[in-house]
Amino acid sequence: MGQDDRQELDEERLKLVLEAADLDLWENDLVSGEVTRRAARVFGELGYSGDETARLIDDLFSLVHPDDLPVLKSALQQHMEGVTPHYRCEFRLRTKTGAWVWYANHGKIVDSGDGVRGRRLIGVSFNIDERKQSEERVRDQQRLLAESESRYRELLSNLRTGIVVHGPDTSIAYSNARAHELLGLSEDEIRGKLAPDRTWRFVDEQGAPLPLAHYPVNRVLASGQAIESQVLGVIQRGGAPVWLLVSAFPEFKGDGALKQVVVNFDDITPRKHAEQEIHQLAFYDSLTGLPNRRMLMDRLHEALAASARSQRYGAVLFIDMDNFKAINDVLGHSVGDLMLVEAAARIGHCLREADMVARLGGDEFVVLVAAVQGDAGMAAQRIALIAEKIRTSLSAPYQLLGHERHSSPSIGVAMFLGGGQGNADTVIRQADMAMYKAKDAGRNTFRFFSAAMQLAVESRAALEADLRLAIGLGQLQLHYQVQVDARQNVLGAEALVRWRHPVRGLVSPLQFIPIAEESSLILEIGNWVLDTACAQLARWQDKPALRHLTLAVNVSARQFRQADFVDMLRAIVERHPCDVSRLKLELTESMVLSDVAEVVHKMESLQALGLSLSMDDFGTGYSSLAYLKKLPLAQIKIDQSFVRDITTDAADAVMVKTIIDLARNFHLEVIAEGVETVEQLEFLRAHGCAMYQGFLFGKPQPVEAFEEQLATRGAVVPA
Ligand SMILES: Nc1nc2c(ncn2[C@@H]2O[C@H](COP(=O)(O)O[C@H]3[C@@H](O)[C@H](n4cnc5c(=O)[nH]c(N)nc54)O[C@@H]3COP(=O)(O)O)[C@@H](O)[C@H]2O)c(=O)[nH]1
Repeated sequence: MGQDDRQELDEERLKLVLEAADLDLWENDLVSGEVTRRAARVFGELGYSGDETARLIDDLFSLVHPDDLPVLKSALQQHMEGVTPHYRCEFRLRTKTGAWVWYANHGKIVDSGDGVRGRRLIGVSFNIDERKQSEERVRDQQRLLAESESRYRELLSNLRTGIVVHGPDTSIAYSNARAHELLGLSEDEIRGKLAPDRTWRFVDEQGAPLPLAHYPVNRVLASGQAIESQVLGVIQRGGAPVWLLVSAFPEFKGDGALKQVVVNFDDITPRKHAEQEIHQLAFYDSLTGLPNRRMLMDRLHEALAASARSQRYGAVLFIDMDNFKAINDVLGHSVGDLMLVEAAARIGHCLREADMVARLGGDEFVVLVAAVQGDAGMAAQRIALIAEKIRTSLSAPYQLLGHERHSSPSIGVAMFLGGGQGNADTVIRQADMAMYKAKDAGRNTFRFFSAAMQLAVESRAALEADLRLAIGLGQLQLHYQVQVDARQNVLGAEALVRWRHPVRGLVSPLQFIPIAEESSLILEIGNWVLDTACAQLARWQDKPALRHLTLAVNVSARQFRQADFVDMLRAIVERHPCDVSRLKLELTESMVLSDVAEVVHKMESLQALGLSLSMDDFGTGYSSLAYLKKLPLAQIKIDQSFVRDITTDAADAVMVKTIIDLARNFHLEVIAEGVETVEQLEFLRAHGCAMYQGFLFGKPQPVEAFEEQLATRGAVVPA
């Protein structure tokens, strides 16, 4: 085989190899710059004809994508300069239709056959478009993945929910920004930590440390189940708990093994605080912070049940501060409040942790002593010691706003052993009654409840039940007691209610008015009295001999405090057209000592109806001249307790004279009640009191008897 034949064979072999490998061979003469072998296949793939290839071959760079051209030139240059052993480059070429197709060139400078070193650049081109496109697709997917991950992370870090992801060993693999905020720790302090090593601690809803086994992640690990809505508090660096509502769920791998536990939690601190506030308001007294009646009753029910089980005695101590009303009225409510706060603290210091003290309102406290050891006698002795301790403590002087104040308690004690339904109320009632016994015994002491007291309570309850029916059954009636002037001319009467009970007989208002005042019955009774009195005035209006009579009517504090009292009275006087100026309402001092401005406004509204106002029982309350000046009164009534001993007790005499002078100076009428003797009358007349009421002139009597008395009466003593 000749040289040419061998060359042809070599060429044929090379072609086969190139075709099999999808390669296109090219060759450039670097000296002449001539393309000595074209990559004809590449041009064919790009869609150029042979002629077009011939034209383009001298300007190959014009086919290269402008972005790839610098890369290509640099690769060439580096190889030419011997920096790289091979020339390798990837670039895009423009097809005839203007599209771009990726190619790779691998080449090398070789010596020419004629011995000129570095004369030729030989290389292959091959289509890498498919690879490039798949790389592009991968890159796109990676970019999309990265974008979605960053969006996801951003979402997690902006979430208002804290998220912590634990590995199966409880180590923390991920936590978002909100989790760091709520746990009060940085990411570094959290990441990788196992449950027992953590610097933060959880507490349960009651604020007690949460056992490790109850941590959400541990509960999920133990059960393999999700947990929902666990409320717990996290203590941030020893501060107040941040309250969290926590849910946690496990995630499993394809083979069923646990992959991770995701714990998420929301801050419910504001809700928890609101709940605590509601709880505080519902179960605690706002002034002293002590438990209130509701909480006391809950605890008392529990104590009764516990006592039934253990057969141990317990006790309720009902404490009422003596003369507290006077302190409040005279020194003001702020001083009264300070005293109550101080009293609450003192009682607390006298008790064991297991006992409790509650404030029922006003100056009433109740102590619950549970599970006292010993038999009845011994338990009573122990409870007596507690009562005495409290009494001594509350009787010590109080330093209030820089002044020393004094008070003392009256304490009623009711013991219990076990208890059925409704017993809590009974025990409290018994202690309350015993407290009244302590008051009756001179105050600043304590008394135990006894069976006799129980009887009294029951009969009082029966009386109240009967009283409820009294109006409907027409058992109430008004009696009239005459009021006269210095010449014993009849000026009018005071209307006084009577209860004629079919079995009990005539029940004194001294007996039933206080009961009515404690319940709301006084409102119904008071309205009935006013209505009946005005009806009577209207009837006297029609009788010339009686139309001048005035009629005084007692108004109780509760009645007067009704918001619609004035409207109600207006309706009554409209229902019974009468000369309203003949109607006189008797108020008491206690009614006018608080909220003076409001009281004055109400009194003026009543006056505007045309009636007049009298201050009953004057001198027995905490009268203040300042108040007296402000009140729109027409009259003051000297209490019968001063009149009784007016001729024998110098102090009472001075008191009565002072009241008469006071009335004169304030241009008020003054009437003395309880005048029973001529001596009393003489004294009053001599000192300028010109109006009287008392048995000396007539007892309260039914209207018929009263009218008859008026028709027949003469002066009791010469005028
Ligand atoms: N809210 C209302 N209270 C009322 C009403 N009716 C009566 N009452 C109050 O009940 C208390 C007892 O009243 P009563 O038993 O009727 O006693 C009155 C008189 O009978 C009594 N009095 C009058 N003169 C004398 C006397 O010379 N000696 C003497 N021992 N007692 C006498 O005084 C009572 C009148 O008191 P007062 O009202 O303060 O003028 C009593 O507090 C009544 O107020 C009612 O309808 N509503």
